[in-house]
Amino acid sequence: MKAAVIGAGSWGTVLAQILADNGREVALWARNPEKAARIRETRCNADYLPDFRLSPSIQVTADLQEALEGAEVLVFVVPSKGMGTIARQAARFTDCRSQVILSCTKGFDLSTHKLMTDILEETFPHARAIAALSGPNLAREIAQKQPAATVIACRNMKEARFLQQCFLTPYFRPYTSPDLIGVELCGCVKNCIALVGGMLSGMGFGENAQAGLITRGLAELTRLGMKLGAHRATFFGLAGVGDLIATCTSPLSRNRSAGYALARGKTLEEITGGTRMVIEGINATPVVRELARTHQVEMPIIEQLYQVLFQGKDVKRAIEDLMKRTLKKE
Ligand SMILES: NC(=O)C1=CN([C@@H]2O[C@H](COP(=O)(O)OP(=O)(O)OC[C@H]3O[C@@H](n4cnc5c(N)ncnc54)[C@H](O)[C@@H]3O)[C@@H](O)[C@H]2O)C=CC1
Ligand SMILES: O=C(CO)COP(=O)(O)O
Repeated sequence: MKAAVIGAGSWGTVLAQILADNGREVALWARNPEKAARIRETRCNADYLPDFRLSPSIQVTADLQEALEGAEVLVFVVPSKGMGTIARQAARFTDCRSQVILSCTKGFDLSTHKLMTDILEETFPHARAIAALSGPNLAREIAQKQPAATVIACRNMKEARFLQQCFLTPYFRPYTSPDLIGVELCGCVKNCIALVGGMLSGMGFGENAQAGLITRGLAELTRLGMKLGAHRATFFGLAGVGDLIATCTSPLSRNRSAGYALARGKTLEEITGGTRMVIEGINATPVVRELARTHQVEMPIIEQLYQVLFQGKDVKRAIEDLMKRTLKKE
């Protein structure tokens, strides 16, 4: 079985290696031909993972048609803002009738605010199955083959189990779930909460503040998810609380680091301009806020985050405002 990994950032590169370690034939597609050639020759994606070597068996190409040729599993892992465009490009070469499509991206479509699997479902209406992978999966740790677990969600559980087998390695343990919406929503919203985690840390606050944020962030995420038809249990699993803990507390998280820098006085433009890496929580925040308003879900942390990111509110004041809210029972 061949898998095509579409997107050669940190996570795509590591996912390609996981599939290769599982014994699959793998093609890794990079948008930029020079970058693809460099990775192919050096077996190293120096921009993102300088200390990590890719197996010689992984085919690295900037030719999408070549990457997709003969692939049974298509793994989309481009930043959310590029998903629609790249998926439509891929659809020129295959209708995916006999293929399973997996999104490993954590974010919403910028223009429609839809989830990634909704975009993929629209682009590939005849696909064998559409699935999402999400969990506490910091790419750099997994690149070192440190143990990690994840969730693969698909409405068709037979296909979820098929993907579970494809990604299983001694260091990477996938669980299955039928809750596609819940698993994807967790991946989107935890990035926003992690921005706040970074802000708390940047303000010099300790573990009590962090634990309070993770717990109340989980409450907000769960409330929204329940309104959108997700399963409650998903939020208390790897994709929910698991990824909240990893992303809010790890200095490897780009979202957390961005929040930290904001609290230390950097502007959003300085932060995004200073990295080639994607910080998904920034674009996700207005979408989550809008979803909360549409579905009348109280999400005070998201509201304060929005005001800091897009209305120039001071981080210190935002935290004070959260602490002063009307008292209530847990
Ligand atoms: N890095 C990680 O630890 C994890 C990342 N993810 C998710 O995976 C997705 C991809 O993230 P990373 O691999 O970390 O990205 P990255 O920040 O390491 O690299 C981004 C890659 O996407 C390419 N790119 C940028 N804009 C693009 C566009 N419009 N169309 C196509 N390609 C574009 C860049 O050239 C680069 O190769 C994100 O949604 C992220 O949240 C999920 C789990 C773990
Ligand atoms: O999703 C991730 C870990 O599960 C990666 O988080 P960042 O995008 O914040 O680095």
